[in-house]
Amino acid sequence: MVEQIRKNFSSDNVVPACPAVMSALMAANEGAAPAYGADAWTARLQQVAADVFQHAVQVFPVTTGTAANALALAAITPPYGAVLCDESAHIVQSECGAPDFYTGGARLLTIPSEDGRMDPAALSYVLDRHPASNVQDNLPTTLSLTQATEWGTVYDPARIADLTARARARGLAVHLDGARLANAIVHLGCTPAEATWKAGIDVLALGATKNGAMAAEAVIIFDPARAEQFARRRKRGGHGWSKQRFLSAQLLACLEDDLWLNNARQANAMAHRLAGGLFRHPGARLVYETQANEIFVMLPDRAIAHLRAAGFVFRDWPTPLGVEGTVVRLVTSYYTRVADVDAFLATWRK
Ligand SMILES: Cc1ncc(COP(=O)(O)O)c(C=O)c1O
Ligand SMILES: C[C@@H](O)[C@H](N)C(=O)O
Repeated sequence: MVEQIRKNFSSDNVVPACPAVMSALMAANEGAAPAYGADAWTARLQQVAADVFQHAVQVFPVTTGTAANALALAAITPPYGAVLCDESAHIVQSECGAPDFYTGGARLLTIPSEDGRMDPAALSYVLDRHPASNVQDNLPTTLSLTQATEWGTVYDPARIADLTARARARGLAVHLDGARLANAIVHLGCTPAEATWKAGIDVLALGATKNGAMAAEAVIIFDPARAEQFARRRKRGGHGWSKQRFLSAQLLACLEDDLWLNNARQANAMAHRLAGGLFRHPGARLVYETQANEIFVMLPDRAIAHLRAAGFVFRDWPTPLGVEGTVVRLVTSYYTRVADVDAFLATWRK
């Protein structure tokens, strides 16, 4: 079984929870604790998150990234609203309409991009064509960005600040899908504050599951006005855990002592090693620069078949417009070792 997981590059969703998280869960499993978020771990999580992000925050643990995104969007988007997002956004492509459902029918208005990173000029172009005065149209109320993006690219904070400034100038609130935010922060070498509220983010869906947690994500709200009734919204959506201490214990393990950033550092380093090895092979063509822990690469069909016959697991990926050939996605994680990357590359070279 261990041998198989070491060959699985399909997603950071497939790896085990890291030992520190499992230890934190066992430590939290002692005795009784108040339910529904009134426990000591959830209380401490508020302060730890405020320290990490250097800002007063309200933290609402949930167990899936889809729930975090959909509930966060519902908190800032009315049913008649529109969420402007990249055409590749997870909230559009992989959440089965949860954002539409939880917002009560708001429209996800997609904007094309070359690499998953929204162009500020494109945002302004779309905003100009959906004026607030047109009551026959959904009202643009929300900008949603993903950092790191679904194509494994990373916005620099200046680009995010430009996007959020244009959005806020039109009265939009800003959501960040941070399923792989730690990977972006490590790549940028910036602080969590610079990657979020200082760049104009109002509500963050912070991912931990892909980065070492068993099942824990957090909606982190920087603007208290947008936190009103969120606990009720979460409960109504069926995501209010009775034994919330077990979610908060995972998030505390990740945020305390920079485990989340150290895990992301390992994931990114392994992705860079793998991308570097692939770059040196004439048959491989990297579709995007590898900036986080996901690699999108075009490989010859023969090589793909050879790797899979050797037991390596990875996903074919929808080929970007204008790109000919077969694109695959390779994902590394905190669990990926140098030996795993080198085994992939050695097999590839045969
Ligand atoms: C960019 C992004 N956002 C959100 C999620 C959360 O999805 P899930 O509901 O599967 O936890 C994922 C899942 O891997 C993702 O890749
Ligand atoms: C849905 C799938 O894309 C998942 N979010 C992943 O990154 O593996």
